[in-house]
Amino acid sequence: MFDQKLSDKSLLKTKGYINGEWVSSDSEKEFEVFNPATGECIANVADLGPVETQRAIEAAHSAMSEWTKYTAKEKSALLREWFNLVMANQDDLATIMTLEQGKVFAESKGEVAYGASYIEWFAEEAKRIYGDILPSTTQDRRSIVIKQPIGVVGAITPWNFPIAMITRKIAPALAAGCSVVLKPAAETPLSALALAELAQRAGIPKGMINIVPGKKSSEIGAQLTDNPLVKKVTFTGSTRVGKVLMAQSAQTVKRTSMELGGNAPVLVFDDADLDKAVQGALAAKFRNAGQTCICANRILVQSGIYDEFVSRLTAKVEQFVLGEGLAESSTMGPLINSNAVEGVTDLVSDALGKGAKLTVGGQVKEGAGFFFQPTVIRDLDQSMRLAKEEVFGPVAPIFKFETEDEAIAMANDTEFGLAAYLFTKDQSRSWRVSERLEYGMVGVNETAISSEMIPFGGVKESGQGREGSKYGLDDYLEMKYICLGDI
Ligand SMILES: NC(=O)c1ccc[n+]([C@@H]2O[C@H](COP(=O)([O-])OP(=O)(O)OC[C@H]3O[C@@H](n4cnc5c(N)ncnc54)[C@H](O)[C@@H]3O)[C@@H](O)[C@H]2O)c1
Ligand SMILES: O=C[C@H](O)CS(=O)(=O)O
Repeated sequence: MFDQKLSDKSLLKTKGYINGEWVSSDSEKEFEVFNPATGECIANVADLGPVETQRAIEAAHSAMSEWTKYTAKEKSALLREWFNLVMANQDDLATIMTLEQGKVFAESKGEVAYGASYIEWFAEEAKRIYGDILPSTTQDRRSIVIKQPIGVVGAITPWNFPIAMITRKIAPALAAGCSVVLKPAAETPLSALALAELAQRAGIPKGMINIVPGKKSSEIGAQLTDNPLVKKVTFTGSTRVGKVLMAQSAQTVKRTSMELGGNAPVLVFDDADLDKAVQGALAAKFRNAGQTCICANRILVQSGIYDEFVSRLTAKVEQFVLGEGLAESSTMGPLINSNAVEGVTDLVSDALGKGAKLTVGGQVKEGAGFFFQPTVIRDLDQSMRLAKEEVFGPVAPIFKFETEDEAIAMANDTEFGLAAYLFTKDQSRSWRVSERLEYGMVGVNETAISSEMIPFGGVKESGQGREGSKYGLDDYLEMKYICLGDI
């Protein structure tokens, strides 16, 4: 068992976490968790289903009455202690993450700190939930607004950021006063369960956090969307699944927040600082082996610098070292599974079959695990699938444009609207283009745009709502107007 690699072996949890108890599935069934770098099974985890999920929802509902007795300061202190414990166990959490998700250890450590920053941020925001006193229409009335927790939250998260996508939901929910039932991705349940263990150690009361690992995603999800005790569904994942969950949630008019798919363009203009643009595109494209929602999915380069940009990016990409994430020499890990490798291979084949040219990579790495070579493709056109589809892999397609208007039209020609980036030294252009890009987040001469302090989210079919920042609590609060008469 890989717990030999952990300093604290008790962080390796393989049962569900309901009402403060570690539980097996009713059927005693388990599912396998694999190391994507080797294809080997690293753990067997309890395979919970809709019945266990219903029990978790009922426990979450009961726990809220207890949590409302805690003052904002008491909630804040408990969240802060959870943050402290996550950071104190950063290496073990990163080891667990690398083994179940594949990202290189340095990226896993970074994600643990990033995920912890949401807990820290909302420990502080918990003390800043304010109401309003409004002007009254008559002398004998007073109009006030108070903010109250929306209620039990159903949360479903993806495998690509097994800690940060979870704390980005649970931390604001707890700060707002809501309890949570979370279904993590079946590929990466161990990180979620370790987080729950540390939350329990921090003193967060039983029933406030419930983790339901299971392979029966649609059945667990249906319980979360259909059960009237659940007042909000928050989802991070593909747009396809997000639409299913929004439709299911409509039956009980649940509030939803959706962090969905992306198709981020990077616009590089002739006047850009080329080294900064190459470095920014490299980081945005190849972080987590290209498996992030805000990855540079299309790189659009103005014709005057196109060949030089391709040459410089190719030289950087040739330096990646593919390998198992715990190996110090590795700078890029595998994709999550064989389906992901197949999907990336198909996208590359489509482009090459229609006339695009490889400058580096383009092949599956032979041997164990699910590795795809870091790849750069040039001379693409809009007929190719890479112009429209989210790659979710280490492939950098570089398109050419002539004018600013053409670049903006290409960038906006997608149903997605999560993140976009542009590189130019022209301040007027940076304003003009940022305002015309149909995206929730825009990086100007910068692609490392994420933090706990910014409103993360998209428009169009990339989702609704924002996570993090001073806006992040809104998705977990209801506003109540109280009219005080007979004053
Ligand atoms: N916007 C963001 O912040 C963000 C962050 C990370 C990933 N993503 C997106 O997620 C996608 C990749 O992640 P993925 O492959 O895990 O996505 P996915 O939609 O396949 O799965 C996400 C989660 O939903 C669950 N799920 C799948 N079908 C379900 C159903 N019918 N009912 C209930 N739950 C169901 C999965 O088990 C998993 O836990 C990409 O499109 C990526 O852009 C977006
Ligand atoms: O994959 C989606 C993540 O939200 C990206 S980030 O780590 O928040 O930038």
